[in-house]
Formats: sequence, structure tokens, C-alpha cells
Amino acid sequence: MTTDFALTRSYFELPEGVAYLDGNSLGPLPKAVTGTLDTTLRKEWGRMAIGGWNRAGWMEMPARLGDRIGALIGAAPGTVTLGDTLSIKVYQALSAAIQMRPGRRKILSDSGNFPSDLYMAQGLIDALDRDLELVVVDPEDVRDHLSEDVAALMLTEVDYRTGRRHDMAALTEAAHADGIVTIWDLAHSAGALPVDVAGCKTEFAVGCTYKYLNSGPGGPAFIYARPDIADGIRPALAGWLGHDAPFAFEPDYRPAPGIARMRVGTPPILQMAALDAALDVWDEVDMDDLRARALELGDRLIDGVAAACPELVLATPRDPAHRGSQVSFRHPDGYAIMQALIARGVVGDFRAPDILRFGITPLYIGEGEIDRAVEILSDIMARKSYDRPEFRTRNAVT
Ligand SMILES: Cc1ncc(COP(=O)(O)O)c(C=O)c1O
Ligand SMILES: Nc1c(O)cccc1C(=O)C[C@H](N)C(=O)O
Repeated sequence: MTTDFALTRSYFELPEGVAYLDGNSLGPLPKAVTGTLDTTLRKEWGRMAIGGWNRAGWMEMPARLGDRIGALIGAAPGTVTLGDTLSIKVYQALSAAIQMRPGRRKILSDSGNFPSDLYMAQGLIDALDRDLELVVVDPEDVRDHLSEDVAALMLTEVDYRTGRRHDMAALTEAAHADGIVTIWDLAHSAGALPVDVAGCKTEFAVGCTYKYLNSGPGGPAFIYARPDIADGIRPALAGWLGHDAPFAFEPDYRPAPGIARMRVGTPPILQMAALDAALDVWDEVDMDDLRARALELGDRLIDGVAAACPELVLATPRDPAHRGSQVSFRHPDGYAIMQALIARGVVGDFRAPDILRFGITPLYIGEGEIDRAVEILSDIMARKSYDRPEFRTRNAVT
């Protein structure tokens, strides 16, 4: 299949007059979502009310959509489920992983991981009566810290700030050689680049759907467990919908077979309906085409900024093999520069302390957006027009 990116772009409702380079934080609205939500609201919730759980297939949505996401990350049908937020899914995977290695004392992660993942590990350790320590090392040093002391290696494949990409297959293999259980956070990978969770044999993978998969703010997270270990997992969050027979209302917990035990409570049906519609675009996308196009557009941004704004320092690896689908630059006035850009219709975002981030999402952006970003950025830098009090006032959500 050859992907028609002009066609995929026509499927999105993009903010008027804006170059939207923030799909790595929140994907834009796929046009199909509006109609699907209208159907879910009026025809399902409105007409069926409680009957929707049976008649509209609401209860099966986590498994059905899990299979659709599985197809995008190299996971077999029946190995992915959906629900909750990514932070919760990290907690579940990590707790299951350390239970698999009872004698080991360390959880290994890196300083490029998203803070919530590290906080979840800290919270889990505090909650357990077990001698466990979270060890956070520089991303380049992860491999050197693998040892038989480590129970779990928990990493995010693509660094949310710099866009640096770990070699997921090689690190997983190296970790397994020491008997370490691996957990990969694919928040910045799923829908951004080819992923092969089954091929790399990781025990767990988790991710969110509101970035490159465009499910909308608060869309459900996903979790994958390797099928040969799934039936041995003792869920830390033993919710009723992860029970083998939820409607038997038994007093004691018995986990459902396989990945279904990682469900917790009631699925967010409206968000899942939005995700269902958002996923349709992938039927027409070849992930290798997407990756090639994203790298091409990323190079265009990197080269354009290098030529026009040399004071912005590239934070993303130049080598395509070592980067995800975003391009980041450093500047001490990064926050103000990003606000000035946004004011002129180029939407990226800022991550403390000094990172300007731009998401490269070929489903709906092309050369036009990249060139516009470079042109406006170079004008802002040349005139120092970011140096105004209104651009230095911090928003609550940045
Ligand atoms: C890599 C990564 N992990 C975890 C999270 C937290 O996700 P959530 O807010 O859905 O719990 C995010 C984004 O917020 C993220 O980028
Ligand atoms: N989940 C977010 C939210 O609820 C509000 C604002 C931003 C986000 C994000 O997704 C942040 C994102 N994980 C990041 O890479 O920085």
C-alpha cells in the first residue's frame, strides 16, 4: 500500500490558520469522531440507556479496540486491553513485573523517562513491604546498569523532551540476558513509528491514545502483556471488570484469563467511541511510509532551523535511527519563543527547562507547515519579538 497523505489530512479538523505541530501532546480531531460520538450519544446511550452495555457492545470495547491498537504495535489479537490513564497502566505493569522477580532489589529507569512513570515507581515502592529501589540513570548508561539485581527495566522508547529513541529490541534482549522483565512506555511511539512488541519479546508495553492515535483529551491508555506470561500475572489493581466473572459478584477476586485481568473498572465509552473512529484512518496508512515521511519532514525542520536560527540548539539526535517523531531545540528563552510562535499560529510546545518541541505527524502536516514554522521562527528570533512580558507569563498547562 502507498499512503496518500493528502487524503489522510482531509480526515482531520485542523484549527483554522494554524500549523499544528503539537500532535505529540494532543492529536487533533478526526472528522469522523463527531458523527460516531453523535451515534453513541443519541442512538446508544439515548435510546438504549443501560441496554447499551449488551446491545451496543460497550463491554467488549476494551478488547476490540485493544486488537485495533495491537495491529499498530505488533501485538497479536487478544494481547492488548484498554482503559484508565497511562500512569495507571504503568503502575499495573510495573507491579506485575516486580512480582515476577521476587528476589531482586532494583527497578531500573532513565532520566529521560516521563516523570509520572518515575512517580508511579516511587509510589509503588512505598506501598510495598519489600526492599526495592528505583535506580534512574542517564539514557546512554542504561545498558551498563543491567544486572541480575534488577527486577524490572522500565523505559519510554522515545524521550518526551528530546525525541531521542532507545533501541527497544536491543535493550530488551540485553535485559532478558540478565533475567530482567521489561516494560516499554510507547506514549511517543504508538502511531508515530513502526513498533514490534511481540518481535522484541518484551513482557509489557503501555501507551496512551491521545497523542499520535488522536483519541482526544483524556482518551484511554493501553496495556500489552506477552501472552505466555499473561495468565501468571497477579494484578495489583484487582478491579471487578478484571475478574473472571464480574457479574457473578463473588466476594473474592479471581483474575480473568490473559490480558483481560488488566482491566480495572467501567470503561469510558464516549472516549472509546472517539478512539474507535480515530483509528479508522490507520486502515489506509502504511507505517513504513509514515515513518519515512516523518523523517523527511523532521529533516526539513532541522535543516531549516539550522540555516535560519543558529542560536537554537538541536536537542534531537540527527541520526534518524535514534529519534522518534518529534524535533526539539534548546534555548534559554524557550518558553517565550514558543508563546510568540503560538501567537503567530505555529503550535508546538515547551518542556522545562529549555526545550521547544515540535511534533511531526504526517497524517495531517506537510512541507507547508514545516516551512511556515521555520519562516516565523526565524522572524521571531531575528527581531527578538519573543522578548515581551506577555510571552513570559506562564500558563497553568504549558
Ligand atoms: C511517556 C509518558 N508516560 C506517561 C504519561 C502520563 O500519561 P497519563 O496522563 O495518561 O497518565 C505521559 C503523558 O502525559 C507520557 O508522555
Ligand atoms: N496528558 C496531558 C494533559 O492531560 C495535559 C497537557 C499535556 C499532556 C501530555 O500528554 C503531556 C505529554 N505526555 C508530554 O509528552 O509532555
